[in-house]
Amino acid sequence: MKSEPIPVVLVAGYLGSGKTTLVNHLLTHARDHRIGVIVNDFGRINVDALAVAGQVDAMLPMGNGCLCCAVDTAGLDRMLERLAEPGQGIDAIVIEASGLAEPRDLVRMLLASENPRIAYGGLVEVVDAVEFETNRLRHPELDEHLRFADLVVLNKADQRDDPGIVELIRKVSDGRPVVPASFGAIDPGLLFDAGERRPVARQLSFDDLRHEDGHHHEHLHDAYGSVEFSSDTPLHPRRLLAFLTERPAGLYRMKGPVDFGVPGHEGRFLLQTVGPYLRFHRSPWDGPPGTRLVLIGTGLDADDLLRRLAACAEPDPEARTERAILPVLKYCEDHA
Ligand SMILES: Nc1nc2c(ncn2[C@@H]2O[C@H](COP(=O)(O)OP(=O)(O)OP(=O)(O)O)[C@@H](O)[C@H]2O)c(=O)[nH]1
Repeated sequence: MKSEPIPVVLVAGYLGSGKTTLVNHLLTHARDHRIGVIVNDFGRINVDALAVAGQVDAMLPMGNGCLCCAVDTAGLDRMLERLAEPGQGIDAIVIEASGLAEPRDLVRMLLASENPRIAYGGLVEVVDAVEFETNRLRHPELDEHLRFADLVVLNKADQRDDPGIVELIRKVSDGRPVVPASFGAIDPGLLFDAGERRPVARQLSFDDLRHEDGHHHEHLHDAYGSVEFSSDTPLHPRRLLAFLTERPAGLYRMKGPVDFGVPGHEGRFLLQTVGPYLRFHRSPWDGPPGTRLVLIGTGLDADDLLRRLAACAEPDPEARTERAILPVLKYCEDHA
């Protein structure tokens, strides 16, 4: 039986910054630790939960809306309680927040927990090095998120090697430690090992954590909507690519498995778009094939998007050919 409370580490960061990638890295590299994960997806389809499910000792999905807006925290408390049961033998719990969550509210929820088996273990903010300035301009409140962090992971360093941005983030975050990383590959010891290297969660003051008096505290996700698209009929690769190339400016994030059903390419194509970024990650299906997409953005015309995606699933003999899928393969250069 463990006597030390189990640390609960929050992993937050704007849409597509690399939170799931980082959590997966932690799961595959923290071999001496049993980690329990709670994944909070914004959309109803739990794409992130699926992405970590294969790696983890215990995983609980929380779909459909940001956890930070839960009026009562009973759901979260129950999940923490389940993961912290001594029989589970869990050493650390990681909560992957949705890309639109308010870290302050999540920290407040954890600090309010009366479960003696857990303790707030700190906030890791994942930052997309490529999109940092653009996202900051669009959402100035992201600066404030960084100030709550115990550790800032400057992710996608493989795409941008610029010491200036480390300095900028240090400044914006009031001097929080910044660790550059590619594909979330940080040393798990930064979060889980006892001792000097672990950034002990800062003591946040009551002022830090209280809601602003007198007016509604604007949440990032107030402006955002999500649309879900499912199809059990394979999609036409070229039509989907045309849709993706012309996607509306407000559609910042798309993710989920796509089934093209092309002979020789029957595997799963996990679509990822983040701003202008577009990639497919290929892997075998771990269940029946089918397209399940979540679209997240501002000012989305759900009917129009769903109509255009449904048109990609309309039968067409040309769809199942090598020629049709070739343009998609150009976006499949997965990292090793
Ligand atoms: N080049 C590059 N791509 C990365 C890196 N980290 C993540 N990605 C890619 O960025 C995309 C989004 O990564 P995720 O880990 O799903 O991002 P997320 O923050 O969990 O996304 P949301 O939960 O939707 O907010 C995926 O295609 C990743 O493979 C990185 O360091 N470098």
